[in-house]
Amino acid sequence: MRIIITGGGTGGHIYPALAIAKGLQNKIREAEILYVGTKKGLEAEIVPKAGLPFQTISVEGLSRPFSYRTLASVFKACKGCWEGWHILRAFRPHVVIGTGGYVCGPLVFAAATLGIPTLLHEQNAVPGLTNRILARLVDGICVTFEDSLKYFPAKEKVHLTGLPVRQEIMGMERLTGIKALGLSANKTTIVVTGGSRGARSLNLAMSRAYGKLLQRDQVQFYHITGPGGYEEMLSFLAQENISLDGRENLRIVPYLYEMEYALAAADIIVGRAGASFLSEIMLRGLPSVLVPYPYAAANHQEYNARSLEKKGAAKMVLDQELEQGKLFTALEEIINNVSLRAEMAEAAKGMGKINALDEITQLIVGISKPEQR
Ligand SMILES: CC(=O)N[C@H]1[C@@H](OP(=O)(O)OP(=O)(O)OC[C@H]2O[C@@H](n3ccc(=O)[nH]c3=O)[C@H](O)[C@@H]2O)O[C@H](CO)[C@@H](O)[C@@H]1O
Repeated sequence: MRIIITGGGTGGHIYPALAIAKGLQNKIREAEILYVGTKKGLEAEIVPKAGLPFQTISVEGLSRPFSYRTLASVFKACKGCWEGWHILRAFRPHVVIGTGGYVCGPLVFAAATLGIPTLLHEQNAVPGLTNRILARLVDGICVTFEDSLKYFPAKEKVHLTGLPVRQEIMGMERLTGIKALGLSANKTTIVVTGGSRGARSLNLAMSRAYGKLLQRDQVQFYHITGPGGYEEMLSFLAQENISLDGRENLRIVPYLYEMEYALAAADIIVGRAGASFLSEIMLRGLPSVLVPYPYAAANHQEYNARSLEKKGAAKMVLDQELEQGKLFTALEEIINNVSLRAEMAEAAKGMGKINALDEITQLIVGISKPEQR
């Protein structure tokens, strides 16, 4: 069975796609998978590393308000459809799966017009524009949050599956992660991450909090700055007179490809509220302080974070509250109060949807055209 998977731009669209790819490879022995993305998206780095064949089409977001750049992006989308059509003709997939991001638009559109079965996965509580438009054409839509059901009127093709998480994240032992990252097994480990692109305001707020936090003997931090924020983080720390030389309780890295190590090692998370990441910390049962990205489309990260906060799985601090030191206060409370931490961990675990991948792969097999397999 030949399958095209497309989705990209940021890790939040790519990692669910990779989880689905792995799930299909495990379920269907003769599965032949091609990943289609863009040259500029993070997928161009991540997907080849994951060992999947990768091809690209040209596409970018529609620039708004309307200007000559909007016309240029419409032209690019048409070119993307044309390139997508060529890939579809050459690969002849039995099914095309889109996990969001601009790249999905032309490819899923071209597949649907050629009569190839198509399925979308929506990660966020408030769906993105591309998926809302494509929803009319596709054969199935899988959603992560119950809240997003209302945005898709064709109820018969919408399925509340949850978000598929990479297998390696689910099963790893804490000690394996601790050893791989060179951390101490006896300390409370706090992993800080601003999502696949990093978060400047979170880096800045943490650099200001580290002065006090690092005085504690029993905690250690593994801080992922995001690829573009690493150098700046070093200068933030220098401004606070925090040196990394010989320091074992604070590790700063730009990006971690093997996120499973950090999630296994972590006792507490400080992060943004991207849907993929939240699904990962729920499945691992990790208490967290979440700082939603305030400019995400339709403010969806705040809705994502609130859903965990409501259940007692996370504490939420708004980006505009960072200046007031609220992040430090929330984190201190979780570090100090071990029973609160355990309750939060339990609540997070209760929210994880462990069968998401299974349900999605079953749906994919169901909609693919059996006579063509
Ligand atoms: C700014 C913005 O609009 N972000 C969106 C984007 O977030 P983003 O791409 O940041 O996605 P998430 O925060 O949901 O997930 C990040 C993913 O990258 C992985 N990771 C991260 C850092 C690292 O060093 N290594 C690594 O592997 C995480 O394990 C996770 O799988 O897509 C998500 C899913 O559609 C949305 O919910 C987010 O709102």
